[in-house]
Amino acid sequence: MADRIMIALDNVSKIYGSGQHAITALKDVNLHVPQGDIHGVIGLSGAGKSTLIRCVNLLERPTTGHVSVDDQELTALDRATLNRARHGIGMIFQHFNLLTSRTVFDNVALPLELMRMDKNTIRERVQPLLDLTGLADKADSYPAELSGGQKQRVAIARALASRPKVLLCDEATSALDPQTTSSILGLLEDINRRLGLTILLITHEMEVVKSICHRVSLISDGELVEEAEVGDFFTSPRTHLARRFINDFLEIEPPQSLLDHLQNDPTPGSHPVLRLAYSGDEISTPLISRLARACDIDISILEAKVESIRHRTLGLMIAELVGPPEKTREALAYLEDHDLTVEVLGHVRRHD
Ligand SMILES: Nc1ncnc2c1ncn2[C@@H]1O[C@H](COP(=O)(O)OP(=O)(O)OP(=O)(O)O)[C@@H](O)[C@H]1O
Repeated sequence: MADRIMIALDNVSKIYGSGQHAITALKDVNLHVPQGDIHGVIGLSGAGKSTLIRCVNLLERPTTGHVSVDDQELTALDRATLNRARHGIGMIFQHFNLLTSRTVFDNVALPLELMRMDKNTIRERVQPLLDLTGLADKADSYPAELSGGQKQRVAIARALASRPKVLLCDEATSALDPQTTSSILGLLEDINRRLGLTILLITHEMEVVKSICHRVSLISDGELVEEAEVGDFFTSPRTHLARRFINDFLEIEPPQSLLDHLQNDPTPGSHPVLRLAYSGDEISTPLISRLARACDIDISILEAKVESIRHRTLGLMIAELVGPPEKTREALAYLEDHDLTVEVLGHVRRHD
C-alpha cells in the first residue's frame, strides 16, 4: 500500500509585493510528505525555506497552488474552518516565541485555553507533555529562568498540546549550541516515533538533516531542485549545490599549499589530484590498494573522511595519483568502473 500523504504542496508559488518590487519566493513547488516521515528542507539563506514552511499552515498564503494537510485542502477553507484545521498542525520557531509573563505550565496550556478547554482537561493534557519534554520540575518557572534548550522544549510541549498530526519546525535548533541541538533533535525523533507525528523542518544545517531526517529536499531560489532519501542525498547528490553542502559539511578541501600549486591542465611531470566519493559497499573493499596494484601507480592520500549516515557509509578522499600519464589514465577509468564519484580537481607537479 502506498504511504498516506500527510502534507501536500501542489504547484505552490509565492510572490511578495507586485509590479517592479515583486519578489518570487517560491516557484511551482511540489512536495508530498508521507505520514510519520521526518522531512527536511535545506537551502541557503534567502532560498525560500521560511516561506515554504509558513505556506503549510497558511501563515503565508500561496499566490497560486494548493496546500493540503491530512487530506484537507487548507487553501480552500474559510477562516473559521482553517483555524480549526490549524489545531492539527503544531509549529516551533528559532526564537521559541514564548510568552514571558506566563509560567512554563501556562505557556503550554495557552493553545488549550484558546480552544476553551476546561481547567481539569488542560491539566490532564499539559502534565504528560511536561513529562515527555523533560520539564516536569519546571512547570512554575518563567521563560527568563530557562536555558535556550529548555525554552525550545516548552515550545515543543506547547506545539503538541492540541495533539497535532503534523509538526512544523522553522530553524528550531539554529539558536542553540551543538550539544543542546542534539538533545532537541533527539526529542523530536522520540516524539516522531512515539506519537507517529509527521515532521517537516527547514534548516540550513546538514547536521540536522543527517541526524533525524528520513528524506530531504534542497531549495534554491524558490525552487525544489533535488529530493532524496537522506542516505542517497549524502552519497549520490545530483546537483552542484547539494555537493557544495556536503563538502562544506564534511569539510574536505585540498590543503591550501596544494591549491596554490594546482593547474587546470596536465603538464609534463604533473599528476592528477582527485576528489573521490564512495558509498555503501565499496568501503569494505580495499579499493585503493587494489587500484595501486592493478594500475601500478602510487596513491598519495591528502585528506580523507568517513561518515555514517542513516546506516550507510560515505567516504570522501582527496588523493594524488602518482605515475606515468598512461597509468594514471588507466587508474581513473578503473575508479569510474567501480562506481566511485571521481572529480579531477587539477594537476600538480611534485617537487620530490
Ligand atoms: N514578507 C516579505 N515581504 C517581501 N519579501 C519577502 C518577505 N519574506 C521573505 N521575502 C523574500 O523572499 C525570499 C525568500 O525568503 P525566505 O525568508 O523564505 O528565505 P529563507 O530561505 O528562509 O532565508 P533565511 O534562511 O535567511 O531565513 C527572500 O528574497 C526574501 O527577501
